[in-house]
Amino acid sequence: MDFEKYQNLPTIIMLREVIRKWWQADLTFADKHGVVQTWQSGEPPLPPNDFCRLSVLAPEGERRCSESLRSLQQKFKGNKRLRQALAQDCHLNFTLVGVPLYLDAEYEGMLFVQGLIRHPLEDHSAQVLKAQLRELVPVASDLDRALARVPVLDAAEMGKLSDLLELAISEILRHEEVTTRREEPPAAPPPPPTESDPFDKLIGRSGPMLEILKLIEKVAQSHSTVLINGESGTGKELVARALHHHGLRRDRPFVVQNCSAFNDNLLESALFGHTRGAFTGATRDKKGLFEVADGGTFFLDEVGDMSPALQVKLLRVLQEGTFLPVGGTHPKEVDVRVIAATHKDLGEMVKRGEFREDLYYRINVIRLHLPPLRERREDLPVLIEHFLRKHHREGQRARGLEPEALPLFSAYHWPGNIRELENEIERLLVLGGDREWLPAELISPRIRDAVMPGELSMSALRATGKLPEAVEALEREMIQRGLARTQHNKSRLARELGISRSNLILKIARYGLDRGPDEAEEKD
Ligand SMILES: Nc1ncnc2c1ncn2[C@@H]1O[C@H](COP(=O)(O)OP(=O)(O)OP(=O)(O)O)[C@@H](O)[C@H]1O
Repeated sequence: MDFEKYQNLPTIIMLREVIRKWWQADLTFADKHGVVQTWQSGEPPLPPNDFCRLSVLAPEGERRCSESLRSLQQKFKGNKRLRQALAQDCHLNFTLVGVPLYLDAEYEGMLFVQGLIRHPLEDHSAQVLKAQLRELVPVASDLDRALARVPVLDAAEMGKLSDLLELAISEILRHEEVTTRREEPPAAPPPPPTESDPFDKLIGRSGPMLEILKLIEKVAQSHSTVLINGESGTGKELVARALHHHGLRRDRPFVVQNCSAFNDNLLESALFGHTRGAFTGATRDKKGLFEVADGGTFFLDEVGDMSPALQVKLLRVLQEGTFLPVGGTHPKEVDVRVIAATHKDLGEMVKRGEFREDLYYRINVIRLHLPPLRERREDLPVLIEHFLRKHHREGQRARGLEPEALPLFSAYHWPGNIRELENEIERLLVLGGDREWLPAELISPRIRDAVMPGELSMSALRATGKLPEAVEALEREMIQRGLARTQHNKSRLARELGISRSNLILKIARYGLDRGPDEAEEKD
């Protein structure tokens, strides 16, 4: 079975990206023997979340993780008719979802995503989970933070994920069918995803954003270290990916590690690896992420949270390209481009003695500042359009926001920046059902309350413009909200609004607020 050929199928590349973006999880393949296959990086995929990463640091954790995978495979092997996605819990009670791959009725392995939870954990379950992890990795700390990052998928999202996995399998089968029919060697693999892929696109037309795009083009080709500064959700990781995909290392790994996710010991071991016997439970040598990233790019997020001891080690990698694994005596060599990011002011930290000055100057070779969304509101319309397209589902009619919605978005201060905007648009698309234009009333109460305290009427947004249009907009708004409030009880709403029922029905039709032919008639 030629896994390499499948991993380069455009749909598989796209699905990997979608799963990573939506749920911060990795689409992975295990062959029929349960061996997890490598992606283009030449390395096994990284465990999906910080919690799993911590767990596999311990040999026992790694063994149990493989055991959980094998157990799902046994279910597929035991029932050849089972072709759809199946979920099961792993040793840490995370959910693992897999779909089997059969070629010519032969079981070839499974595509899977692991490290998910189905409901936000209650206190007790969280305590149990943390205790389980501490049993495996006694030095583990900061577990609350790691736990907060574990992706939670409700039933609807689990369904969506299963659909995507099944789609990936059908894509592989379709590819097999076409290549066998043609009886010719498979086409050359397409290039790896670039920043021009729909799910990896940097959008923006504002002055600051155009400057950043220009700078990315310029610096992508160099090997210099880059420091990206900006609030959470402003696109630091996306910019780092764009630098990597545009640069000379695009065919090599892109590795990400958040420095605030682990305590010092674990971060050191994750970054630099450890040797056998370095600490209790280290029964064999383990590669660190710097080695995994060799030849490629390493995105070190929240670099301002690194301890002084690790800052020294990082400086050595940057200056000499060498490091010592935990417990090691022989330095290892790597060639890695480091892109560091932080929301902190490292210059101020240097002044306070919290960040090494020499390291600061070493990583601050090229600096990119990503301004918060509230300082580049001109980008809102294009970003909204981009996210509407990105999260649009097949068969959905949504074409855009109703005109009243944009002023609310423009007035909001966006503390969560582009991530918050993206989540909001995705939410609107889900709530909008089969509406063509998404109304302002569906916008999250959080945003509406911040912008229109106490539910000010829409007229507040229309201080200028033609009076008849403003009156119409208000009338439409009142009827729309009234219909939602009374669950489409037109007699009651007509009474509340002080107009006749027939007049209300005419206005509903005029504004296109009908629920359609199957609309249930209301009781009074
Ligand atoms: N200019 C942009 N165009 C399109 N999407 C964007 C842009 N900037 C950010 N995004 C999207 O917003 C989300 C957050 O971006 P990203 O993770 O890169 O931010 P970040 O600054 O690294 O956040 P954090 O510091 O919290 O890790 C992602 O889904 C990303 O794709």
